[in-house]
Amino acid sequence: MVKICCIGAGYVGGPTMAVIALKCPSVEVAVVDIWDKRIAAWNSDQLPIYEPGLDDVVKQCRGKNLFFSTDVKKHVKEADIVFVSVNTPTKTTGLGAGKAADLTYWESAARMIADVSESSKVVVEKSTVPVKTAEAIEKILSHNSKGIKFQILSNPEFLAEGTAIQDLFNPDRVLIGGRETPEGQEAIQALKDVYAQWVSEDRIITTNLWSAELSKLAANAFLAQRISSVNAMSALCEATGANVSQVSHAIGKDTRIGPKFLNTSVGFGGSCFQKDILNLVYICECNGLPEVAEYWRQVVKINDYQKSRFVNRVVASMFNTVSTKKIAILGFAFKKDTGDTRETPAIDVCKGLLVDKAELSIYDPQVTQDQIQRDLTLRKFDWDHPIHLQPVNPTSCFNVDQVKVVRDAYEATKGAHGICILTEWDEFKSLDYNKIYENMQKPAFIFDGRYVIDADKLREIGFIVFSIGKPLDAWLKDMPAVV
Ligand SMILES: NC(=O)C1=CN([C@@H]2O[C@H](COP(=O)(O)OP(=O)(O)OC[C@H]3O[C@@H](n4cnc5c(N)ncnc54)[C@H](O)[C@@H]3O)[C@@H](O)[C@H]2O)C=CC1
Ligand SMILES: O=C(O)[C@H]1O[C@H](OP(=O)(O)OP(=O)(O)OC[C@H]2O[C@@H](n3ccc(=O)[nH]c3=O)[C@H](O)[C@@H]2O)[C@H](O)[C@@H](O)[C@@H]1O
Repeated sequence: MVKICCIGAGYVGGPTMAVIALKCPSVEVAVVDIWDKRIAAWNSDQLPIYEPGLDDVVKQCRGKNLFFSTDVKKHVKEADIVFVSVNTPTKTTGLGAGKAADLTYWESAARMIADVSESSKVVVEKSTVPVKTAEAIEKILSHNSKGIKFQILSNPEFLAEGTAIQDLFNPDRVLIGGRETPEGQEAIQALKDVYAQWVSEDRIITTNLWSAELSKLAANAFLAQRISSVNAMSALCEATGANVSQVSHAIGKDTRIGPKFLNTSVGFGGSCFQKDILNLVYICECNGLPEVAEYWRQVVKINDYQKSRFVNRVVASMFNTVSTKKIAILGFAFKKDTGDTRETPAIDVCKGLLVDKAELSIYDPQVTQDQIQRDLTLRKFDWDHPIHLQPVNPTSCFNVDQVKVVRDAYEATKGAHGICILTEWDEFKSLDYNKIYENMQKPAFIFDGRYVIDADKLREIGFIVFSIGKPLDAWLKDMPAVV
């Protein structure tokens, strides 16, 4: 029986391994982590991450050929294939701070593999890493004194949160990069055999190591670039009276452009787009390519611009101040169908409003009060360190009394001057906006950062509506977009 061990039981390690276990009953899969509470949650009825369909997959295999454990060394030692799916956040200090990937967790995992292994293994980079990381990992692994041979593969993950199970069941492609030696090709074949249990051959792409590593960074950069492009257009639409949805629809009909990833928003979030682009920028700079670095940096700059543009709209519309005004924040996760808040645009929008002394009443169906409070006090880039490794930041940009986390949208909006919709949860589409309007201060404002509401209907009710990239209300027309 082939034994697989995955180091890192997070958003990628957990779902990916659960699906491998489900699709390959003859493979034994152990997912290991140093974070004991997370492993305990994987072994309970309350899984540590919210992902549609995940419970079902885990229930079918856990205890049969899928195991979650904190005994990292034992499972690594026994495995034939070791996936490494630890976090690779942006460095917060030292060389490359604010851009380069922090490979501390990866390096410590590699050293541990070298220390405990007693037999040859295939080591798979599942985490997103800078191009050429495999070279460094090879050096660490080959410095064991036991003569054990390791083959490194790059097998980046392309799942998106909220649709992870669907993406894993039916991936657009599986990418495997390896050394172009007979041993490297043998390792590629061993991993191919695993995926081939449910993914058709034509969707399994094999490349050299560096192409696979770079393709992952490139894919995220291209996806994020589309969002920044459409968000840049949204600003121009507001200035000219064009409607960004109509523009997206019109350009997306061109088969060379395609319709996906053209939804304008308050900004992209998530643990990876910004991190991976900044990492790409750093790699370009290190390779003496400042123009290329600047090109990609602009994608992040537009994203920051979109978030601050949104905050400025809110403040400018509400008579240039939100001081002591109650603002309801509907949605805090970085997208619907996940409880993940890493790099969610809600953090920057909330911080912007708090600096202007707003009083926030926040509701998200999947994010806990603890998580929201922690996110609003964290320093930038510390968000991607697992909670048990997060540094504590004693200074905060707001007073705790300014933020309340509540249990539903009606409570959040009661007595509020304005509403900001920051995540596109389906339930926000079917709220009773007549009731909400009655219970708000007047004039009642709504700022839709996600195209959740029917703006015309809400205007009929009496709301002053701002919907990103859409023709502006008469009220908003003369307000400056950026204060
Ligand atoms: N979140 C996502 O949707 C996607 C993430 N990725 C990439 O996958 C990697 C992992 O991402 P996530 O799963 O979101 O991270 P995560 O933070 O949810 O999980 C990483 C886990 O690794 C554990 N860990 C760290 N060092 C360890 C060690 N030495 N031994 C054992 N466990 C250790 C941490 O405790 C944590 O539970 C990152 O490189 C990310 O860029 C790639 C595609 C999608
Ligand atoms: O490397 C990763 O971590 C993953 O990053 C993204 O997945 P994810 O961040 O989970 O979710 P997306 O659906 O890509 O959304 C990212 C952000 O962009 C925003 N978005 C997305 C699409 C769009 O048209 N407009 C838009 O603003 C979303 O609301 C969200 O805030 C990629 O889609 C995955 O392929 C990749 O594996």
